[in-house]
Amino acid sequence: MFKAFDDTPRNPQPPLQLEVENLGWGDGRRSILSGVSFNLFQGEFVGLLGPNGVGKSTLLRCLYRFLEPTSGRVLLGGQDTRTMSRRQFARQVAVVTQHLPSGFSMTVRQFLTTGLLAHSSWWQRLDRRQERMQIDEMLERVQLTEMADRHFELLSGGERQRVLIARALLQQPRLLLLDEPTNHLDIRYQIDTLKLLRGLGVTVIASIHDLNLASAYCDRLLLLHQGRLAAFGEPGQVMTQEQIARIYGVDARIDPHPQGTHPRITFDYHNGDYVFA
Ligand SMILES: Nc1ncnc2c1ncn2[C@@H]1O[C@H](COP(=O)(O)OP(=O)(O)OP(=O)(O)O)[C@@H](O)[C@H]1O
Repeated sequence: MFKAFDDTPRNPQPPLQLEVENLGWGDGRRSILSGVSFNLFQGEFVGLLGPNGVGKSTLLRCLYRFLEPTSGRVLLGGQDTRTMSRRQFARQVAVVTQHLPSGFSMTVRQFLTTGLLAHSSWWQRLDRRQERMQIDEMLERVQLTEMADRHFELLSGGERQRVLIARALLQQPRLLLLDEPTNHLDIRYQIDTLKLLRGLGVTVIASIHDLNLASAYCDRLLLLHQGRLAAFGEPGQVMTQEQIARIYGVDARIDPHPQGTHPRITFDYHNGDYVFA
């Protein structure tokens, strides 16, 4: 058929990966989350922000099916996640929670091997040499090569956190959910972790408390307030003086970071309770 003009999109957007529709959760007595809706594209790195107790972990738990939402639904690649089998879901979604597992008498390498099982099983494992190569590559990416033969439970909190992220990445998920992945990490590893998460090409949602780091590394930010989505957009749209004052109750000045266009937030320590002698 003759076409009068070329209607193929000039800048095709990546496909939608995650659709969250009117999500809510409550414990039967009170509502913790309500009416949360947003869509994410494939490969976006999204920061989940909000004050303590606002519902960030609860939202992530609903997304990784630890909690059953009391309303709404979650679509991954167009499919309602409730209709997926456990295995189908585990092949697509990897999670790093705040709780560091203990009691593993495994070396880091053995622990990472379990991350490869999402796409195989003990009786159907990859070629051992290939498996070793994948793990070596990942250890290098998270700068833990020298820890490969150390026992997981003897690592520091920060080292364990990096191993957990490495294990989640070895699962090769479509969606990676992380609850405060920069907790326990010093500033260098916080930066390295966020850089790593940004460059994965996987859709990532990570709850982060540091507003400056989130603004510097995330493509978009989800800001929760009182169990609802207060703002969703690029860091410059979400991190405004009014929003920070309203949601965190802290005065801040905002200007473009000298190394880029993302916002730099400078907190006003001399106001209200934040007075130093
Ligand atoms: N299983 C549960 N049953 C009842 N209440 C819960 C449950 N899990 C969390 N809550 C409550 O829901 C609210 C939100 O908790 P959540 O852990 O999601 O907050 P958060 O934003 O992740 O906080 P933080 O930044 O402190 O980690 C809190 O008041 C918490 O006490």
